[in-house]
Amino acid sequence: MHDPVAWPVTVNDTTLRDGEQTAGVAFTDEEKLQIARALDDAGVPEMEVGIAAMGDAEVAVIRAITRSGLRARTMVWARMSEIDLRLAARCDADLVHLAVPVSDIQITHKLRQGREAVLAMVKRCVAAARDAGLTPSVGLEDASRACPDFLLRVVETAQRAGAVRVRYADTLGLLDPFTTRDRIASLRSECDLEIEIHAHNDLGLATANTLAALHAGATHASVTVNGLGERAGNAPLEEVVMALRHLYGVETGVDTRTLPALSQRVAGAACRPVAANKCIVGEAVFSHESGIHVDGLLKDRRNYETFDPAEVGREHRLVLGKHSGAAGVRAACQRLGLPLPDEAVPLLLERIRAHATAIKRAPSDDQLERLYIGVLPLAGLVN
Ligand SMILES: CC(=O)SCCNC(=O)CCNC(=O)[C@H](O)C(C)(C)COP(=O)(O)OP(=O)(O)OC[C@H]1O[C@@H](n2cnc3c(N)ncnc32)[C@H](O)[C@@H]1OP(=O)(O)O
Ligand SMILES: O=C(O)CCC(=O)C(=O)O
Repeated sequence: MHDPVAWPVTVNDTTLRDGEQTAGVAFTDEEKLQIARALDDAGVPEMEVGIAAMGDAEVAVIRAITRSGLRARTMVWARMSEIDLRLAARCDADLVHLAVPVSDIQITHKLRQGREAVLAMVKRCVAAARDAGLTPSVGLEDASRACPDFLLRVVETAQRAGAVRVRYADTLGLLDPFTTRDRIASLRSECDLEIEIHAHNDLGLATANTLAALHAGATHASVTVNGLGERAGNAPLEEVVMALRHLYGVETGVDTRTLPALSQRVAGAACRPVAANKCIVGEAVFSHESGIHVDGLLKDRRNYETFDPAEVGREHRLVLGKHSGAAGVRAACQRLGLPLPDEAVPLLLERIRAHATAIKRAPSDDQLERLYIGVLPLAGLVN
């Protein structure tokens, strides 16, 4: 185990906000409620449940979630504006998250404002949230492309105005873990607020960057089920939770046995099937075919086990195919009660390889039995 992350880590699941922003994804109200309940049942401690500025219908479903007696803390997303703040205030969420671009590119070319205007917005809106009795968190959109000195000024302004948290967003997924670690360590040394890392996966580094940020002192991590989210998505809940446990011995409170069901629920509601090889929750990630691996697993599971699949309510599956070896074939025949003399093993293996190459799947039990019956006469074992 490497250096432990020395402080409590809170995962903030944003499947219902950034996850739903995935192009083409739209949850019904009932699906949003069910996902919120399932996340809560799984022990997810915090969730970002929606965007109040989308209007009355969204405010209504956000309120239905925040008033449904969840154990999890809830967060509602808003732009850094009084109008959004008023709508967010109607949502009864535990945290109101006020987000503002902090990179010059976005300040100039999206907001069409200047840095001073951003600082003024933060001061005004965060203070207004406080005055309204809300608990404000501040989103630093595009933080990874921001001028570090200006970023700090925004953070200081947010802290002085009463924010409890800043969210460092790698909006375009441009960071690597080394830079993330440096950036968050520097922020950590300059402010006392909670720091949430919000990593996107455009270069496939969202989980790595999230872990690097937690190493460097971030207290919260934005995650989504299956990594759903804008473009290539966010850091997947299942990856961050399992990596924290297995790399650093850090528990997040999430019951990891619920992860596959959560994954299926979100994949179904999002109409985004999970790839078979998606780590932790993919259908095939505990299946083994290669002869050397199967032999090793049969001798002692620790030979080829990253973690016990039972942790996520699953088990190893041994399948036969083009890469099988004798141990795997013997085990499969034994499981089916088919006595397999040594001289028949190479013949059966040959048939299995040909079969798997032709149909590009493992043989079913029936198919294996037929292949088995076919080789016995060749091995001189039946007439
Ligand atoms: C990086 C992120 O994920 S940020 C979250 C993004 N999520 C979404 O956009 C999903 C939900 N969005 C929506 O429903 C709509 O875009 C709404 C309701 C928020 C706004 O809708 P509209 O008023 O029709 O504006 P539209 O979407 O065309 O443009 C966004 C406006 O917000 C402004 N804006 C964008 N981000 C921010 C911000 N963080 N703070 C303040 N203003 C902002 C833009 O400059 C633009 O303003 P302009 O029209 O004066 O130029
Ligand atoms: O809330 C924020 O500030 C982050 C918004 C976001 O989703 C992003 O920047 O990728």
